[in-house]
Amino acid sequence: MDDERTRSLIQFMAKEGLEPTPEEETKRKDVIDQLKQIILTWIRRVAWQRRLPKEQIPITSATILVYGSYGLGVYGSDSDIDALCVGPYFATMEEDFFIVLRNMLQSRPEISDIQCVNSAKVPLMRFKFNGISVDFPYAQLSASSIPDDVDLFSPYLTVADETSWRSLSGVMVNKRILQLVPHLENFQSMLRCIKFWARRRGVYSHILGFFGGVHLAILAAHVCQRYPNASKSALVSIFFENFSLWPWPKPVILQDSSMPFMPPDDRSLMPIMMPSNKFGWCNSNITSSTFRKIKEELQRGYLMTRDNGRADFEWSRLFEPFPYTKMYASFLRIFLTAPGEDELRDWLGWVKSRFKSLLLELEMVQGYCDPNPKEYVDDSAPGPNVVFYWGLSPNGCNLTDIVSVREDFMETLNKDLYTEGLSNRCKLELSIVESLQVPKSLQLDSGARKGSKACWRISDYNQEQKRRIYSRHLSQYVVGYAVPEPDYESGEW
Ligand SMILES: Nc1ncnc2c1ncn2[C@@H]1O[C@H](COP(=O)(O)OP(=O)(O)OP(=O)(O)O)[C@@H](O)[C@H]1O
Ligand SMILES: [Mg+2]
Ligand SMILES: [Mg+2]
Repeated sequence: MDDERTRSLIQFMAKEGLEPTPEEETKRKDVIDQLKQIILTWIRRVAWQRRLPKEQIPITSATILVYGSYGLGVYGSDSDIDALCVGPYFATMEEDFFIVLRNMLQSRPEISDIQCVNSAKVPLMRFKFNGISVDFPYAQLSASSIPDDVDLFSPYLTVADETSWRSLSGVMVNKRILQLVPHLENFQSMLRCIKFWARRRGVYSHILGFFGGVHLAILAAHVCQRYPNASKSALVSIFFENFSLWPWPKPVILQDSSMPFMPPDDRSLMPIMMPSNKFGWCNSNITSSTFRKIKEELQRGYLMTRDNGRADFEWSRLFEPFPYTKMYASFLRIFLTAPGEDELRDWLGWVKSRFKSLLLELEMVQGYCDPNPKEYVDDSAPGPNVVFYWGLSPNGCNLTDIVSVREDFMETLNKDLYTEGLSNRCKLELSIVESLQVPKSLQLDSGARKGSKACWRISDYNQEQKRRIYSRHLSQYVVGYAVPEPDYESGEW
């Protein structure tokens, strides 16, 4: 029976295209290879500018280390590439990475939509390389040259600063997970399934208080560690059993001898600890509503998979899209619009980074809210737009509540001086719609645009605010241009 279920699971995964095709793999590998070339040119340019001895310039190097779902080998067609740029002691983040390298990347035809998230806990650049999203943080080591096989676990590794440590943590956590799981292929296959399930059921979005990739990777690794001999299908069933019966807020901690004792995380409803020493707890935006939805979905998964002998079992039922319009009579419609696509992307990034406060407010007003992470486009509305539909509890808010919820949320959005300009040009409307009023063109399980992540984007319309940045080391040398940054904290980590 177990073999049969595993066979049908593998068939199902193939049918849904959960494994990348060889072309997709090659495309991503090319991105990494080309990025490596770019950063080699960059680091030599910086070495020259820093007046390093002539003979040292050709032998200095920087490298790229992949992590996230790409590093774990579980990426799907809509996953980004998470690539950490690791540079030597003389290449700084503020000047050489965010200005010199950004300008170099900007001049490449393959690269578009460059965004800088400078003030997040893990500062990063984000861009599209041949259409694939790349998250690109930076870590500075004390070495003069960084080989491709740099050993991040070496006791001799010295890191320039705390931010570099945080940036390295993603790679180290990934590497540790890969070391800790007993059967890599089974882990990867199970994690792909769980991520697909979470996306389909509307519980995959770190920013909206659901799971992010790292949370699911650790939960999957936890199951794999305890059941090293379980089949692929059994691992999926055990995942649901284990975590629907889990006595939250008991923390999920991998068996890892290098892990120090950590005081319990009493801030999160679902504490999940990262492996490897010193990285602590996974960040989470979970709220009481999203906690409830996650638990309900885990319970559903458990009920559907627990009976191994059920003849009428079909994997497709487990992965059915969450039927929002059947589940909720009314929705909060969040309508965002901007004069152009570029501004819409910035506006969307900014609003999304503040979504948690909207969610908390709605919970206060009406108890429960299910923030569907999908983004829709209303073709009948004029201008570029993005629409969200969040499920509301039956005794939902009335119109007056919505007016005050909007006012409070706009105040949150306007807290930053720089974005005030943005919110003058862009619009946000909140309204309550009945499920029957949801237009046909916006049927809730189709027509969604691919989710984009919250970020701040430096785009062409603020070119006029650019200022020259001179090198700290050669005062006459312009290293590039920068634009003013909002007081932005990425909602991601
Ligand atoms: N909340 C978080 N807490 C700690 N680390 C995080 C968090 N979110 C992201 N990271 C780090 O960034 C990496 C990449 O995150 P990302 O959001 O791209 O997810 P992912 O696992 O790559 O899944 P996806 O396929 O959706 O891209 C994670 O593997 C983790 O190292
Ligand atoms: Mg990723
Ligand atoms: Mg990412």
